[in-house]
Amino acid sequence: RRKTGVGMSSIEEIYPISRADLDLVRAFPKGFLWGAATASYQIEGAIKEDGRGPSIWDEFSATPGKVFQGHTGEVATDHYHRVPEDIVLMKELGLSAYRFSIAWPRVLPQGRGAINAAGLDFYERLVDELLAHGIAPFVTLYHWDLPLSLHKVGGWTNRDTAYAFADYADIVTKRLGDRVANWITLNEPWCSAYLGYGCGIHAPGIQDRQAAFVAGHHLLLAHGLALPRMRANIKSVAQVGLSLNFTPTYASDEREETKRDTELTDLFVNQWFISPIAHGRYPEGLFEALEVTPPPMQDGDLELIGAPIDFLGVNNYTRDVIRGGTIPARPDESVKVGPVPGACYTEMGWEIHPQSFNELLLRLYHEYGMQALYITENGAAFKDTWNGDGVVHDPRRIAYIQEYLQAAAEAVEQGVPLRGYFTWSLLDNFEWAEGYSKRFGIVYVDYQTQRRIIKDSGHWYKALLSAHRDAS
Ligand SMILES: OC[C@@H]1[C@@H](O)[C@H](O)[C@@H](O)c2[nH]c(CCc3ccccc3)c[n+]21
Repeated sequence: RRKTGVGMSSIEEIYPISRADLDLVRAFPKGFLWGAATASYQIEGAIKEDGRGPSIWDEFSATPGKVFQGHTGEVATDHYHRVPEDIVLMKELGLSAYRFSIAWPRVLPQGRGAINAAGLDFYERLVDELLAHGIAPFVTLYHWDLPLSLHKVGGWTNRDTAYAFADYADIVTKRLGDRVANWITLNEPWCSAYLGYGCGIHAPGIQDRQAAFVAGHHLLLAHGLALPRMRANIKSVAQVGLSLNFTPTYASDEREETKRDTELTDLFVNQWFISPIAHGRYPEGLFEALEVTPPPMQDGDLELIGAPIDFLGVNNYTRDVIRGGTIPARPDESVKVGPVPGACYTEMGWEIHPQSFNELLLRLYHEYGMQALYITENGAAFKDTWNGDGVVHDPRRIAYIQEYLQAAAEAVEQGVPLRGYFTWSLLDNFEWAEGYSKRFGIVYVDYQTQRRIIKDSGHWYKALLSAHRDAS
């Protein structure tokens, strides 16, 4: 469309959104938080700077064969040296909140003991800069970068690590509890436990199902031990939660064995962590289905773990369609079918299925009684290409977010207490075992120059957030 006048933005720049998008944002209440999410190891770089200690991901990504083409988080998006410009970018996008994680090894290089002042100072400056720009910090305390020294004495399979985490949470909330009102203890303990200790595709790369359940229990215990310590240091209006990943499971046919395998997979993928958090107990049949023995627990553990949280962070991207075998498949080896006729997939091979997102939100509200939910991660990787100027066309990411927000809007209309949405991710970044080969950002990163280029989805998101502000 033509320019609207000299020096003015074009209509398209102001409103690259549709009439349907305008109706979409009206479904979300006034005060609904719109954000983007990142994580320390995926964006910071500077892994040896200012006293940061090594993490299990430093060691794992440097181990040949573990990460795509040997990529590491050594530089990542160099965010450690680019905080002011990246916050200007968040402001430009109109974010009302920003979810990021604190690297435990920056604060406590040995995981416990001596505090690295430069590490805490970095996060204090980051928080103050966000607040100065009117952006609410959502701080994740643990997004997988465990201090290597704790791994050397068992990592999450060692119960002491849970106590070390509570001490770390105490230190951070003592310093930032007066300014940060939204805290997430753990990001996706399922991934830390199962991908790290069960199948070993993530750090520390251990393949031992029994260890995965012991680690899972200590991660939950870490959350439970940290809660009261954090509450003592933060303001009464502040809120604490954790982010869990969910992949809704669907039966591919009506056979009994398919229904059985689908239910067992749901136990393993979706109920393992939310059940102790919401109901103070592990889901019935979980350990038997995985052929593991219950992890060692002490009296009081499940009460600590099941203590009330102020919100649940929901990370969802896709669903799994399951086909049953004649004998029960162990749920970590259940048969996932694909491609589903007529379905669309992202670069991760994840089916785009907003309906399952809607059903997940309803389930978390009705079955687990969550009184407040934030979508702390949702987004998509597509083959984004940049032609060297200021433009990156990513129509499929816009469509993905539109469809998932539509599903979220329906959940809000159905009474789900959804308080905010963080798209994954603000920036293209280090995508764990996939390295830099997968781009999730609404902002493109040219890793040769570290230049940031707002993608079409970023311009669209900005217009959507602006329309929501106008409509509220
Ligand atoms: O893969 C995209 C993002 C990661 O970059 C985040 O660090 C992490 O929190 C995160 N979790 C998920 C979903 C969890 C999942 C694990 C395994 C298989 C499918 C989904 C997707 N993501």
